[in-house]
Amino acid sequence: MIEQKGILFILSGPSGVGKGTVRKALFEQDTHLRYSISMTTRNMRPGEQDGVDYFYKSKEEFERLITQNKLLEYASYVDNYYGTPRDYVEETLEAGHDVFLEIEVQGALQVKENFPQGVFIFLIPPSLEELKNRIVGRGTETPDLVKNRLNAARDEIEMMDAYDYVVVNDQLDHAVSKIQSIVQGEHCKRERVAKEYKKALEVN
Ligand SMILES: Nc1ncnc2c1ncn2[C@@H]1O[C@H](COP(=O)(O)OP(=O)(O)OP(=O)(O)O)[C@@H](O)[C@H]1O
Ligand SMILES: Nc1nc2c(ncn2[C@@H]2O[C@H](COP(=O)(O)O)[C@@H](O)[C@H]2O)c(=O)[nH]1
Repeated sequence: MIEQKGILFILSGPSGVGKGTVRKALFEQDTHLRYSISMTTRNMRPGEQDGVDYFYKSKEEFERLITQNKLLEYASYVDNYYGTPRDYVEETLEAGHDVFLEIEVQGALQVKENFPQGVFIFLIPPSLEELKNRIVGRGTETPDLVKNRLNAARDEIEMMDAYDYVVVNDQLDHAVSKIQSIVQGEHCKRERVAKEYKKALEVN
């Protein structure tokens, strides 16, 4: 288990449920969280920026990062690689900042092995029909890719028991305030506060 000074928050949920939308709204309210920008081999969507939405890599570059142990976790999801840069997360936590990951389920399970003290949040849609409406409505995937993502969604939703919290993304502002409450609540957990408090008492 890796000791951490900041808190690691992990948000997962099926493609199209609204993870990115919720995370962006959360970050507008909560400026102390640090977002870990992932790496991916998928093509950039219109409007996305390298270094903002993702670090876009070729398959060869990504596989080199895997062999160099530069990724905290990675997964192959619907024919592309996605992964979390290890150095950014470990250094940011070590500096005492909270880090927020937005990743799919296979990757979250890998993170749990090394960071069992992380806070794992699963976002679910109000219904599978609404999930389909959201992915189709976003207009970023071909019909075949929509189908593949919806197939993956069924397996992903079955994994929600591995998470500490489950939040329904029905109305956006409700989902955001629930996640905001989880973040704030984690800061008040006895073991975290006591650890910091005892450290301060030792110094004084
Ligand atoms: N609460 C909500 N109500 C209605 N629509 C929503 C809600 N949250 C998100 N959406 C819409 O659903 C679509 C998918 O959202 P978003 O891209 O944030 O999903 P995601 O989970 O990050 O997807 P992916 O995993 O594929 O990146 C977007 O068009 C977004 O505007
Ligand atoms: N295991 C990881 N999954 C990640 C990471 N970054 C994003 N994701 C997830 O991939 C799917 C597809 O994303 P999209 O941008 O192509 O729609 C989605 O569930 C993301 O949350 C990562 O670093 N590791």
